[in-house]
Amino acid sequence: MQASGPAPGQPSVPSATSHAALAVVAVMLLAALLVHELSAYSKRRSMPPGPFRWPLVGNILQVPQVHPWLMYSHWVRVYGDILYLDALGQHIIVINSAKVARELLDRRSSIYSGRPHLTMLGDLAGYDRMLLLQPYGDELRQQRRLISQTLSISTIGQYYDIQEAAARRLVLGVVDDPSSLEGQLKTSIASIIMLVTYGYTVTGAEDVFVERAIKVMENFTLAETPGTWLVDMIPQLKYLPSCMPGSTFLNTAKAWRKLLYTTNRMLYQWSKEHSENGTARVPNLCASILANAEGKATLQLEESLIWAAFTVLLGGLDTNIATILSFILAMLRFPDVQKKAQAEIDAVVGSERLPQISDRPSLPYIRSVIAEVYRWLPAGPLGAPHALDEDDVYDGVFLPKGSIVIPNVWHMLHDPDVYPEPDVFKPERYGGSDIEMKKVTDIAFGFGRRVCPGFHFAEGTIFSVVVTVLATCDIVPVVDDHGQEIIPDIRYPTRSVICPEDVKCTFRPRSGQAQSALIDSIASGL
Ligand code: HEM
Repeated sequence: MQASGPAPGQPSVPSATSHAALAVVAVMLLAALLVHELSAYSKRRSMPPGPFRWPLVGNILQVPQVHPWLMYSHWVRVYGDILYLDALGQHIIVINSAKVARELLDRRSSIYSGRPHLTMLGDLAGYDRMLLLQPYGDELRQQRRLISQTLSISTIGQYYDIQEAAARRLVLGVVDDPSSLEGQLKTSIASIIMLVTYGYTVTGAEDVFVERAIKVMENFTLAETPGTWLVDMIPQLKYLPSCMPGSTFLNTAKAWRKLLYTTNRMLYQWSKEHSENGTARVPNLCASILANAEGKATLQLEESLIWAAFTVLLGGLDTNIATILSFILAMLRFPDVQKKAQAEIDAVVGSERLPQISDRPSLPYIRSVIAEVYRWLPAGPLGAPHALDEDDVYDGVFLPKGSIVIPNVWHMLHDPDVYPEPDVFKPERYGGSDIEMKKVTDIAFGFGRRVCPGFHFAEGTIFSVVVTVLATCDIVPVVDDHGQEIIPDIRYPTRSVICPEDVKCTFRPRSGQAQSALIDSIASGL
């Protein structure tokens, strides 16, 4: 048999058959490329509308840096309820209506429950172990289970006395020293959460655990601020040797990580030891979980508990502080609402005793005031971003896997078609209906499988502060050197949790009896 192919020493001459084969392969490759491009093009075309995308950089220059929720709300008129932005190739989907948020984040929560990956905050500063930043998966479910065992609606009542006592101490403290409002509020909220989570009693404004926790919170805020860290745009920078010029962010992140890891372990260890020897307040979250494990807690369970407990602390601090300052701001700017709220408390609770959290069902106007605070200045105007884990199609538009999905809570709660005169603080808009109020909390506390697990706990804290201050004091503006009242403006920095700035006021006791009731209650340890 004769061997095929060229004779030795002769150049290879392609036959007609191999020419044809090459041509077929080339055509197939071209066709595949064309199909890929066409499909990518048609996907791009069918993505949600949004501002014009520039080649390479996309919308990076248009992504608003200051109060982005306002610009997203403005864009609703142009692009509608769902809008698309491309930030250097990162898909961003902004949801501007409760209806779309319900459909995607609630009903399709099996694919919309991830969190975006943040290099500075997560990989470098170490916050990625916290429940808040966990991707959707087993560890997230485990940590959420640990929290809900202790802070569910059926167990939360065991902490009411802590919340009421802290509210009374806070109000009396501000009566004594109005300039200390913000500092006292931080200490007060931290003391509630630390007792409930670790059984730890805060010793005062200079408490070492409170100082550390607040520092960890501040570092979190700095690390997560969009546009601050180049490494979030170019993640490879995290591999820079730390001696290189321009790598100071690596040392910053290292210091933040150390503070985070030492603080959460110190608190956990304190709780474990002192709950065992009877010197911590029980029940508390850590002690209850360890007691349930009956001495067989695995290292993995303890690790999850360390992070879950610490997320409760960080998740509750800023959000509660911001909400209470927003309430005070509203009372200063809308004094008629304050009077009406006080009249309801006087009629229902009277002046013979201090109000309690158990009075909540009988105080619909107070419940409406609180719902209106959540709506008027939502602590998280953009909620927390979700990440989309699979390609999806909604209402004919294509939503690509890996998108960051931002619920524009601000617009959902300020849409004039849903809430006429949205900037006016008007608890009457709910007509006393808890169903209407729930429409607000269903948005302000997040969506789907990532909904805030601290909702019932927060409700108790906020209610006890609001009802205690209104029952016992008038919230009045401070006056300037000419005796003119200073009504604070509505100002807050751009953050994921927005806290109004410069809320200065006085808590003026409504009667000597009210002030004495506060003093007596604190003296008797109630
Ligand atoms: C007024 C007070 C509060 C507000 C407005 C608030 C709001 C929110 C929002 C909007 C989210 C994001 C939900 C989402 O991803 O869709 C969230 C998550 C979270 N909140 Fe709250 N929260 C408050 C208080 C608390 C408290 C007191 C705790 C303590 C238990 C807490 C713990 C958490 C945790 C652990 C998460 C992360 C959930 C997850 O990623 O799966 N929050 N909160």
